Amino acid sequence: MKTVFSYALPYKKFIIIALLLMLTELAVELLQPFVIARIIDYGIVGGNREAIIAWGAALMLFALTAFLAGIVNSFFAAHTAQSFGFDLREALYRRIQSFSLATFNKFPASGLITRLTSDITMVQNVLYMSLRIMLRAPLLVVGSIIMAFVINAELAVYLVILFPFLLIFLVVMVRKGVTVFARVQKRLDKVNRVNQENLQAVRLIKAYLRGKYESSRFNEVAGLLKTDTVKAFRIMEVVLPVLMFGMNVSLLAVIWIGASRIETGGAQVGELVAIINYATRMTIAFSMFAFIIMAYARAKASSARIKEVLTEEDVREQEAEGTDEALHEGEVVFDHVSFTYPGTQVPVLKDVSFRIRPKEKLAIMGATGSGKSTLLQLLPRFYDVTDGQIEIHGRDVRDWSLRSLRQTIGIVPQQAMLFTGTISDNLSWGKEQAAEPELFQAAQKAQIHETVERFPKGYGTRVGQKGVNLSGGQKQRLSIARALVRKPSILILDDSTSALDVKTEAALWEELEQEHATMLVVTQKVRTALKADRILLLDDGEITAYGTHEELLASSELYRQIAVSQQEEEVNEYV
Ligand SMILES: Nc1ncnc2c1ncn2[C@@H]1O[C@H](COP(=O)(O)OP(=O)(O)OP(=O)(O)O)[C@@H](O)[C@H]1O
Repeated sequence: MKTVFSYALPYKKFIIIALLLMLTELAVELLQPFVIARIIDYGIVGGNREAIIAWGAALMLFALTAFLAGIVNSFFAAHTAQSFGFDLREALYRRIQSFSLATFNKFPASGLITRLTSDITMVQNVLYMSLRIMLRAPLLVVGSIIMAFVINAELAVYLVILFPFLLIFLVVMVRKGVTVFARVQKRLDKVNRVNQENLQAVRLIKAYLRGKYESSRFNEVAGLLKTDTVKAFRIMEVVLPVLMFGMNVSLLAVIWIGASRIETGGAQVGELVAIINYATRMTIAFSMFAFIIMAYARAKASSARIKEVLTEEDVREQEAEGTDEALHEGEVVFDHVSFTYPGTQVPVLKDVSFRIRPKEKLAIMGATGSGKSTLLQLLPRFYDVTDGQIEIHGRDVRDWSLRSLRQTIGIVPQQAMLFTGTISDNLSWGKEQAAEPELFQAAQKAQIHETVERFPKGYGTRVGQKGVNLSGGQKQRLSIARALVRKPSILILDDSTSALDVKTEAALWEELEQEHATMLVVTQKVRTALKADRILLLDDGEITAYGTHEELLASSELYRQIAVSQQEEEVNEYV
């Protein structure tokens, strides 16, 4: 598996150019004090005008070179870092999209959002800094030491005397930083999660007057984020003063010893000035360290989090495998199917067996939590059965490619979900090449065409995030129309007509009865189940009754009770 930074490899040419330019900048920077020493010792102290002009010109040329190299380096560094971030974000997004639901459920959505945004930004920034300053700072330190030794080895020794201690100190701080910043990113996940929940449930919060409670819940997680971030920054804040102190002590020693050596002829003024200059540059490089360590610690934590998703062993990698052909006949067979959700112990479906012939309609009823939605989710293989098998068109669903399996199934989920865009966009979402008449026809069948036509912009009407400007029933009907546009061989409706009035629902069923699709319909209403060829009654994951309405009335006490109670309710409505 690729590491996170291997996504930068396609830009290795740019990286090499940026690094070469950075080295140019570095070389110039290291040569400058050397040249200044020459100007002082040969030019000023030695009274040589030509030397001053010649070395002065060299100094100007170096400055110009450093300036140009810096600008071009910035350009390549920015281009590389941004392209790397884009590629990594795309790879991560594709990876998340390819997850099976079981794998998807392992990561909280807020954690995935943080990875796609803040975590990627962190590693992107670190790549940029690596190409600009991250390598330059340590190289500047090493280069300055070498140059100081070249100029005057005796004075240079005093410059590096505290070095081992400073290095050990740095390593300890980086380690601490990585741990604390990993925690900061986790806290950020939590803040995002609470934020997301609050924004989604804003109406509920207002209706239940829970604003204060939710604010305090948010404050609590935001407070923890603040505490850990402060802790992380505190670690980093110690780094700079300690490094500066160490460097200043060394500098003082150099000046002290240097002054006495000049008196005894052991050193020249220019040499001392150059070494002081190198020491100053080293101090600046060290001050960059604090910044770099912080970025590195955060990026390390972030890249581990990104890698966690990129290397996640998905249970369904074999996407492309299996027979890839159109499944026209929607015969469905459940053969002794049992199912337990991954990571749980209790089976949700137990030994479920039934057969639906092509074009037949099956209504699934049962108390809440009895496993109706779960049963439907096994068909498109959102999850795989734990025991037994499900066959479509005479073949185990696991032997079809996911593509052909899912293309043949139209799903209308329990909660209607619309995307930001026009009504047309939403209808053609499952079949991009659908022509307008196909959309109209599907909308007519779903009993929403006339409503849409009455909107001033008709099918061009924009629906907001999650379609907030539509009623629940309108959203449900658009959701049904979206599934119908695909002309599926198998149509799954998961309690998707609950918000419709009796008349509209009846008209919808008349249309659906004409559809050449095998249908599995979860419903709570006997009135709806009556339209099906057969009814399946689930109780705690087991089939307790299966047959036509009349058969169930005769054979199932539970079904009879449901039918009688609903009949009474409907009669009472009119009393
Ligand atoms: N992702 C999941 N992980 C673990 N358990 C789950 C998951 N989804 C549902 N369950 C459990 O499986 C059982 C059946 O849930 P399911 O949603 O299939 O019921 P249902 O009959 O469709 O209910 P409802 O009519 O309320 O929608 C419930 O006990 C539920 O807690």
